Amino acid sequence: MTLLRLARATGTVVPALLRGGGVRLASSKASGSDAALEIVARSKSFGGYVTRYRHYAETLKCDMGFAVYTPPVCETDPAAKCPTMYWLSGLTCDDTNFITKAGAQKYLAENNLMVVCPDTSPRGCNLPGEDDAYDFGTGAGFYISATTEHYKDHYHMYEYITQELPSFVEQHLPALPAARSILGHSMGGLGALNLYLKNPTQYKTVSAFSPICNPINCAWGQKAFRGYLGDDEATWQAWDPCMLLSQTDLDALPEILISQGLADEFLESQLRPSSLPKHKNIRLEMHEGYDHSYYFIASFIEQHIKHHAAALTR
Ligand SMILES: N[C@@H](CCC(=O)N[C@@H](CSC=O)C(=O)NCC(=O)O)C(=O)O
Repeated sequence: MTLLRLARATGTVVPALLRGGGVRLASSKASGSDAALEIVARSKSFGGYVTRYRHYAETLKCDMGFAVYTPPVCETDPAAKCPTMYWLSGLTCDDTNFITKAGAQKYLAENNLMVVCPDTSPRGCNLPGEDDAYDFGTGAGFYISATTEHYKDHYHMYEYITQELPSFVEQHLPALPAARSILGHSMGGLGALNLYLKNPTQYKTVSAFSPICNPINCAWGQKAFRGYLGDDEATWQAWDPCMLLSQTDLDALPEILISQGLADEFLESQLRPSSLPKHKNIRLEMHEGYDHSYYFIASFIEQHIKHHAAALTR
């Protein structure tokens, strides 16, 4: 039994223990944003806590894990609430890749920022074809809202990330409600750009590492969109950052930071940053020698966190 469940079951809630990981135990109701929040694992890091949580996601109709870093201020000041970055990972990832590989905790601690790292797809739904490939189904939710027969009941990562998860986080964890930003890698970079461009008032800023920039014109995107949205390619355009940017007043955009490695094995075949519009507010930085891995992300995460901190604490 987890600490939180144990505390609830026995009625022995110890505020100092619950503060570790930033949990604000609000309720034991069983539905919506009041649903149970289970602590799976927790470790101290740079004075704050990395915590893995598990909850039931109404929008996805399954249990989901997510990882959070809460900075030291959440330990020293029980009333503290922090701005929150939402990190979206790429194909084959779950909620653990960023928090274990990116080396972000030091910079999050220095900037008093939380990060929330959701999983990349619904899990364990046993849908046809869901586990057949690394680039579709489990681990490959593409942060969209599926409409096809097999996937429409569960694959709603768009609603989960933009609505259910932040409501849940802001109810249970020390997250400042009107201070969210979003970033991600590869499929998650695509998700971050799409979610920001579709909800520009919900996020203070956006950035991406090696995003899939033009999914309607690459194999990863076409496969996912056909499976989740169907054969009508016109419906795919609503989930393509290049198409969304073509309908956006670029002069009114805050600066979007995009980092891309020049030795990335997927650069031309899948990512295609050259398809992005050229504009001063789309800051595309190409880095010699870096590949598609988390070694690249770890090398530039400080810059991205400073980009987010500037917008979130303005
Ligand atoms: N065939 C490869 C592809 C998987 C891969 O490279 N995944 C990337 C994201 S790719 C775009 O969304 C990733 O982040 N992997 C996890 C990691 O920790 O590096 C394969 O299956 O390896």
